[in-house]
Amino acid sequence: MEEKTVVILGATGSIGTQTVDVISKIGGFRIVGISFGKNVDVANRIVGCFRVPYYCGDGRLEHGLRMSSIEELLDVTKPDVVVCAIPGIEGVKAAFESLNHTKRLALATKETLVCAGPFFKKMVQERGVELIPVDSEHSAILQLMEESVARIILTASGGAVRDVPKDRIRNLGPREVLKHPTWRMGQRITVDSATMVNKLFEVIEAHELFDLPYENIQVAINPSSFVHGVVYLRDGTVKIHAGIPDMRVPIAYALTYPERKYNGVLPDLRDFDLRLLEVEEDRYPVFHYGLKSIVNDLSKRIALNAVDEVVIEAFLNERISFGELVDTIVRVVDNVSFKVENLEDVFQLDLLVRDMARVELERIGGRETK
Ligand SMILES: NC(=O)C1=CN([C@@H]2O[C@H](COP(=O)(O)OP(=O)(O)OC[C@H]3O[C@@H](n4cnc5c(N)ncnc54)[C@H](OP(=O)(O)O)[C@@H]3O)[C@@H](O)[C@H]2O)C=CC1
Ligand SMILES: CC(=O)[C@@H](O)[C@H](O)COP(=O)(O)O
Ligand SMILES: [Mn+2]
Repeated sequence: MEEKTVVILGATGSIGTQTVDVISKIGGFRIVGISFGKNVDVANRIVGCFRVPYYCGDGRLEHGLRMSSIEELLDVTKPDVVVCAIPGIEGVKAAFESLNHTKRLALATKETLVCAGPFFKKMVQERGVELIPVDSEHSAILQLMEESVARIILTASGGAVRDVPKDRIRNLGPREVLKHPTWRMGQRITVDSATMVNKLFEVIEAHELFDLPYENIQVAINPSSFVHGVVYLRDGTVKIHAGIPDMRVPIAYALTYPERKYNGVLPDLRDFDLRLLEVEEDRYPVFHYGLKSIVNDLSKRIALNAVDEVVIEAFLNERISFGELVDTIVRVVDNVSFKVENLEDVFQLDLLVRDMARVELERIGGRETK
């Protein structure tokens, strides 16, 4: 059987490197292009080991032909599958670009559906692209989905703040917040797990992907991340998708859907952890704020993503505390009022909110006292 060609956008990151690993294990796929940001060492290793002919990134590699942009990379390679795993608004742009050059998009960049869901879905339809989620919970729901769904539960780990006494949370630093209890991921999504902005984004992602009303999407904490998703059917049946937390499983599924080719680890039934715990409002204020105030308003969704990216960078550089990060997100998003009518508006608003976030960071001037 002929191999399918794949381009991995964000190949040097957590999802990107795990995609390379999956492809090396399952066979049937050939990497014809990668994009990366600054990590020349890892990019060199991938291009060298897998004889990747084309790449695009911030630096020249020892092998392969350098393309000047993701657009050129995709145009030259025209791959069967694109795996889009660049975080943030740059990832959103890459996901849109992918739709012009492939028939299957394995989408990790959930920000695409958060910032531009309606525009993106329209273009997916127009281009006839197969959109398969890589996000573990959405991969789980896709596998459980059927006609008579009454509601779903998305599970969360609770992130690094889950077991921290509440009066200590505001003063946590990057080292503590980057200690995710169950997953090893990029820095932005790991901080987003702690604020549960990640889960807020995933609620929007599920709403957009599965056309479910928000009132039918619940969130609960499963501390081990063993349960990935739950679907209630109208006849009372409950379907649970579970397994050890390993992103290579949903990545492989997005590549081979509807088949399964990946040989994963079979969990011991004695390790089953089916606990579903409440998401406390005073531990995760941004999550609850977002559910109440942003999910139905595209401009606020774009705003939250933009300010979140800016404040996370400031937090990781130890310019602001975790408490200030949370406060700034809410303050900036509250002040946004903008009518988003098309895709250009999405990127214009994104820039505007980044400026607002920077002004706010200047105003607060950095860390609150411990
Ligand atoms: N990690 C996970 O388990 C999961 C991640 N996701 C989503 O997948 C996406 C990727 O996450 P993750 O892999 O953790 O992120 P990482 O930070 O680990 O990797 C990001 C990748 O994107 C590249 N990149 C970053 N910024 C830019 C930019 N401005 N231009 C071009 N390339 C860039 C990086 O390049 P370099 O490192 O070379 O600079 C790297 O290859 C996110 O949207 C995240 O929400 C979803 C579910 C699970
Ligand atoms: C692996 C994955 O899909 C992440 O999006 C994960 O959900 C993050 O962990 P949290 O559940 O802590 O947000
Ligand atoms: Mn997820």
